[in-house]
Amino acid sequence: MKKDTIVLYPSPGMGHLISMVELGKLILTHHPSFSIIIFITNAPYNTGSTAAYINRVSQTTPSILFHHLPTISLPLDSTIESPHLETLVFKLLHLNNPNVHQALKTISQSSTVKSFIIDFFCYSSLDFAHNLKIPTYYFFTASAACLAFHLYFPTIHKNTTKNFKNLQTHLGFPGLPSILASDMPKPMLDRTDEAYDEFLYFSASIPRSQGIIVNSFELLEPRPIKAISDGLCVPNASTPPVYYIGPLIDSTDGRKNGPGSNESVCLDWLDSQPSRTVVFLSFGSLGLFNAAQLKEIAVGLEKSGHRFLWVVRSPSEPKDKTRRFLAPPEPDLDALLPKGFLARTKVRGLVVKSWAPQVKVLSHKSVGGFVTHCGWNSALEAVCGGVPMVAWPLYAEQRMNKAVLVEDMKLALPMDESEDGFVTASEVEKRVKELMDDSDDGIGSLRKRIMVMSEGAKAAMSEGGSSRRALAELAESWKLGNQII
Ligand SMILES: O=c1ccn([C@@H]2O[C@H](COP(=O)(O)OP(=O)(O)O[C@H]3O[C@H](CO)[C@@H](O)[C@H](O)[C@H]3O)[C@@H](O)[C@H]2O)c(=O)[nH]1
Repeated sequence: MKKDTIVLYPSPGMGHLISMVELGKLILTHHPSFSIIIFITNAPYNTGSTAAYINRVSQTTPSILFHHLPTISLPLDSTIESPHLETLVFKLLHLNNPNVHQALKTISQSSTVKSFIIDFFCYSSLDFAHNLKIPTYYFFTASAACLAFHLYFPTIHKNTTKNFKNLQTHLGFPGLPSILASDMPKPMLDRTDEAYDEFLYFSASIPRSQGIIVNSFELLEPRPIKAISDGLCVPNASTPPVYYIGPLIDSTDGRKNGPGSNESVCLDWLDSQPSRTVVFLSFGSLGLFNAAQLKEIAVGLEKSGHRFLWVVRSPSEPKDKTRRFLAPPEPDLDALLPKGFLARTKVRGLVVKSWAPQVKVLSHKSVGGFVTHCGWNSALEAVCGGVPMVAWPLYAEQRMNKAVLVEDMKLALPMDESEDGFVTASEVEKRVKELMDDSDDGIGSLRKRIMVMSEGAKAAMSEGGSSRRALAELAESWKLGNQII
């Protein structure tokens, strides 16, 4: 008899890979009759240290099979017209289609592919998977709020002919706080950009999927979840079933998945700090600042007087267009940070180069606050660790996440920036002080709310919890052999 198999197809970036791998582990743990195959695409751009991560998972979870697709040639200057990494990602994944098609056909000869689960960047594989009669689901690595945004985006697109970057208005999306048009994901601000069309096609394709699996949980996002289930986000068609199965955060043991990883350096240092006194600053797998902004953060941190653990990367160097999507070199901290900063803050601060073991840091008892770029994995990791945040969005959908985290969920304080995006040292100092001050009215109530969410996350993932029930429902539909929509 053929083995029942679930094939997962992530986009190559770290922020999209980790939760997809966790989804595979979750399915195996609770429904071990399935086998799991994960397609891996080699990318010519910076994916945030995924190779070492994949090695680590292969060693610790051999039951998950990684299927490495043939390497595709994609010159980095092929997106010279569009400044966005997202354009390159879509291009790569379109070129991948023949390989993916072939791999699915080959796997189908020896297994029954019960479900093909794709990242949103892989939307162009939806149609040929349908033709192969394989039920195809989206795995949404971002929030339910972001899903509501994408489901409704084709409607917003139809209602205006203007470029969103020129609109000084707030836009109404069902289930979301009002979003300033210019706070939409950057590649979606300009209708003439290739990436705009790609996001529009993706958004329009979601209702054609068999279902949507979301890395979130009911208690965290009741408003967008209700708007989606009431059908408000897809006004003229039906919304496929949505399964909120999260929070899925990295559970790989003893991982060393970054350049140098810094695992024991960070954790040993945190062990020696008092409870909840350290503010952690980390900006996702790809976040970069320019040299002036790095210095300004350092000044603000020093003036705050608080203990800190800060992940610093080399500044972005946008001059050479073909290098802008590559990983930056290791930073030279002495040259980048203000003169004498490292020596002066040595007793209460730790600066690490490029990467920290973030999940472990956020679950460490010494960490009391998190300055984050608002990537969804980072937000979920903070929720699970019960760590309140300061929201400092940098790229992708992070400005929207900031609005949701600050205004709707009330789990984060805003980091205010000037019009050109620069954040002053005094703003950094003020927000770090606010975050680390434990009064009962301000940050105290924010801290209480995030502790409630942290407990809620555990409950959702435990026996009988909302996320476990959603996963069981999904697995049951695979076992019964669902009809292709
Ligand atoms: O020093 C570091 C930096 C990052 N991470 C991990 O890397 C992941 C980063 O994910 P995320 O916080 O979501 O940020 P991005 O890497 O920027 O993720 C992309 O994908 C997310 C999910 O779709 C989106 O929400 C983001 O906006 C998008 O940029 C997290 O698991 C972090 O724990 C580390 O372990 N150490």
